[in-house]
Amino acid sequence: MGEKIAVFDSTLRDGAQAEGISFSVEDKIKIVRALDNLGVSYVEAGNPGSNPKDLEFFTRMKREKLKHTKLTAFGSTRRANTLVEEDGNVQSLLQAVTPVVAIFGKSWDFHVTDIIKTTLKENLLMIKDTIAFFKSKGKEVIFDAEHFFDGYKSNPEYALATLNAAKDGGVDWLVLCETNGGAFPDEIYSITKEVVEKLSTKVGIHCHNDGGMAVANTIMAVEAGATQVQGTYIGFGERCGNVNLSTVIANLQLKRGKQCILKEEMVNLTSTARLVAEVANIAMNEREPYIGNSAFAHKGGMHIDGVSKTPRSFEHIDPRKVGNKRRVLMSEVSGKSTVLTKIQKINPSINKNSPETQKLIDRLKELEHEGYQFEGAESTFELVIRKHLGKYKPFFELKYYKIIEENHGIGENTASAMVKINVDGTDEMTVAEGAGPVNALDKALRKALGTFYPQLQEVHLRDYKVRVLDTATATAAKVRVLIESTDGQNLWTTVGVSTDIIEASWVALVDSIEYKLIKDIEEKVRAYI
Ligand SMILES: CC(=O)SCCNC(=O)CCNC(=O)[C@H](O)C(C)(C)COP(=O)(O)OP(=O)(O)OC[C@H]1O[C@@H](n2cnc3c(N)ncnc32)[C@H](O)[C@@H]1OP(=O)(O)O
Ligand SMILES: CC(=O)C(=O)O
Repeated sequence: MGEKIAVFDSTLRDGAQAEGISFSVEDKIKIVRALDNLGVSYVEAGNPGSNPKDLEFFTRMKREKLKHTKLTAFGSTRRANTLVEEDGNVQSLLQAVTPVVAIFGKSWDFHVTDIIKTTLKENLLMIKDTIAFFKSKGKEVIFDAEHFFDGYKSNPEYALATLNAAKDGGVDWLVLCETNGGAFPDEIYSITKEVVEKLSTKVGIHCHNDGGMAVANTIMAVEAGATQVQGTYIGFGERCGNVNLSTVIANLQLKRGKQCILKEEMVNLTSTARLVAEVANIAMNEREPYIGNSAFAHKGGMHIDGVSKTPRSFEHIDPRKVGNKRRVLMSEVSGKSTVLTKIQKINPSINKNSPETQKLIDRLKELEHEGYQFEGAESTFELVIRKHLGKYKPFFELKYYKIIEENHGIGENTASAMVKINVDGTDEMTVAEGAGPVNALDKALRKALGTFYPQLQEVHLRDYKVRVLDTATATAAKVRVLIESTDGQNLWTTVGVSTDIIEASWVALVDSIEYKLIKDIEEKVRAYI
């Protein structure tokens, strides 16, 4: 392994400054544990001077033993014209009892005079005093030089003086922050290089993504000598976000030979991203490099033909290295090779010239003509193949379902669903209420099946999309329902088509459940072998 790069994850601090994000104490603990498992060096998990929740989190964490990660509390320098010992923020940071503190301070002269409204000299003292205070308490101290690059461009002597003030206070790391996110990689490279050459202290980089340059900027800082990379795991943060650490880690470790996380944990890069998104309750950007669901999804027939012959023809890395997987998308632009990759997963002896391949292509086209679209619903297509090849056995038999919708005329609608199924000769009937008919149906079906297949409790719907296919026939139009499901680890999509939206949803729901149960059986068989 090459040079060690300390990964500093701020999902729980800068990430919590993103629009739409709010973590509970439990959420924070889950994310810290996941990042610790990966071997992330520092997790900046909150700002104890900001709110009581963060303080409570740090109190809970006193009992937690981390294997690889140093828990870090974040806060500002002391306020102007106060004693460091009497500063409320400094006191809160002490109460957090973390081995590491990250202290941010101003390094752009204009911010000193116009935002915190003090003198340039007092700001230098604020930085030095605060850092010296935490060093005297035995902490590892990181100085986040806020707006360092803008500050350097406006007044290089003063920006460097703020770093020297931190150094005089005994700081362990100088982190150069690209706070407004508008800088270019060449600027980042030359300024970081200058700092690395002038100061003997270890240097880190903290980039925001306002110009879409955060990954390039972070990599250039590392090329210039930075050995700590700050960011958030899947890139959410203030405004357009922070640098996406999952991209940075993969680029540095797989392409540049640096050691960012534990070598054996690289295969968990993707599942950790899913976990962070789940806990943060956001839909992940599926086009994200390395970890997105589309990162290794091939659609053009020629691309699919290429990867099926030699994967490196259209893939920059083997997706398994980051725990992701190749996906082959079915569509009108696919050929036999496309369908074959799917078929061979179920029956490897079938080839391009086998009659089953042609029959399945014909079936694909027939279903597409009926309104199905498999590009985003490979799981349903896998079930079509299984049914066609005789590799399918239903997990239950539907006796009936009934749905009752109530409209109370005051903007309040409720729905209840009754489902009766039979599994291996045993009937089960359940009733559930939901926010709408599909929600009620989903709940009732899961409840009924839960008796026989408890693992379905892990599954929930992540997305539900309806598309009207033939608008000319108005309310008699066909609809296509796409359901995206997850068990917290994997993501799969199923599709149903009908003139009845409930029926289309039912078909997609049943496929989702059957697909999960098939995958569980396959997993067990693999473990047994
Ligand atoms: C670049 C960054 O991301 S830095 C981190 C930014 N993160 C956050 O702001 C989230 C957490 N913040 C908070 O919870 C609140 O802002 C608090 C509790 C910290 C402060 O709240 P308040 O005291 O009500 O102040 P408010 O938020 O309105 O204004 C910020 C204050 O901090 C001061 N301040 C800003 N940066 C610094 C700094 N580097 N050093 C010292 N003081 C600073 C400002 O001058 C302002 O003080 P003033 O009210 O005396 O003018
Ligand atoms: C410290 C920090 O979050 C920033 O400068 O962007």
